[in-house]
Amino acid sequence: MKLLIIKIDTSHEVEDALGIYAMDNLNALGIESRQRNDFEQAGWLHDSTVVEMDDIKDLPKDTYFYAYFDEEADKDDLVKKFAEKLQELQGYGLKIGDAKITTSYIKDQDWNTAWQKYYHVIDFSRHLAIVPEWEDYQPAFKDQKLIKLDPGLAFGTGNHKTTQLAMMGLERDITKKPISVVDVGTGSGILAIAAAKLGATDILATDISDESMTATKQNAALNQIKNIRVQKTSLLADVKGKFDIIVANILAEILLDLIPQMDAHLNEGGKVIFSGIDYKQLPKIQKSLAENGFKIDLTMRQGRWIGLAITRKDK
Ligand SMILES: C[S@@+](CC[C@H](N)C(=O)[O-])C[C@H]1O[C@@H](n2cnc3c(N)ncnc32)[C@H](O)[C@@H]1O
Repeated sequence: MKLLIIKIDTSHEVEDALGIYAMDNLNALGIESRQRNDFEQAGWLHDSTVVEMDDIKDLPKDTYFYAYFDEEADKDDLVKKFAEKLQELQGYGLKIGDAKITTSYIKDQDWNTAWQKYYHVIDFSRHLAIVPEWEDYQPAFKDQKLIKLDPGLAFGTGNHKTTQLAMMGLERDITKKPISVVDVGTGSGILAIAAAKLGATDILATDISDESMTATKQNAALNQIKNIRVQKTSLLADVKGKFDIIVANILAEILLDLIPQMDAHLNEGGKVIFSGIDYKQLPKIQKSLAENGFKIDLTMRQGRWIGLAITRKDK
């Protein structure tokens, strides 16, 4: 199988928004970015080596954003949609750089290994580190838990700010055992696995994508976790049972559909963690939560992205 690559010469200010748009609206199979800043910092982050920027091939002025699609995807339509999205983001006052869009095709296999060089250990917190399957890592603390991960073609390497906000929420909210969790839109399974590592006892990971189901099963096995079940379904309408925690890192428009389904799937005293909300969408989410009997206990923010810790309103 071949893959269509759309490459955009752009600015880091729009990288996150392009990524979510590509995955959630255009059904991209994968995304990655190459930032000048990463190369400039590489030397002093690791061993103080001075990096000769002139020696680096294909160095972006600021950021190259790449999105990968099935070879059958409509190339011209995708280019048009990305161009429109860039204009929209510029309208919000964000820098979009040269905004030059180019396309090419590569073999699927090449891509699977090519992107691995940009993906490294994330020493996330006192409790968790995310470790790509092909890397070795010694925990920084004796009881730091490792999430071994090969995201494959699913979203969720741990690099994305929205994933990290949701993980912070899980660390905050998993405080007692036994605890059951449903991870809505699990992607690579990263949040389901984080929940298991933090002590959740019964976990359901759901997504609408086949790639996600495959990646989640593989990643659960890689981490020797047996208490994650998977279900291919949209949101919670067809999910059975109630949970102590609902976690969802999905775009705000989709969270708005999830909110009315939550009460029926949340145990007494249950908690909800949201991420993936662009700060401009927050008022809509706040309104819908309030209308559906929920309140926000904690608001977290990373750049444009908002994460929320939510409970039922007091009676
Ligand atoms: C931003 S990714 C999050 C992946 C992972 N949970 C993380 O935090 O890195 C959103 C995921 O939600 C899935 N998704 C989108 N719409 C959905 C829906 N209606 N029901 C369930 N999953 C959905 C996508 O396929 C994608 O895997």
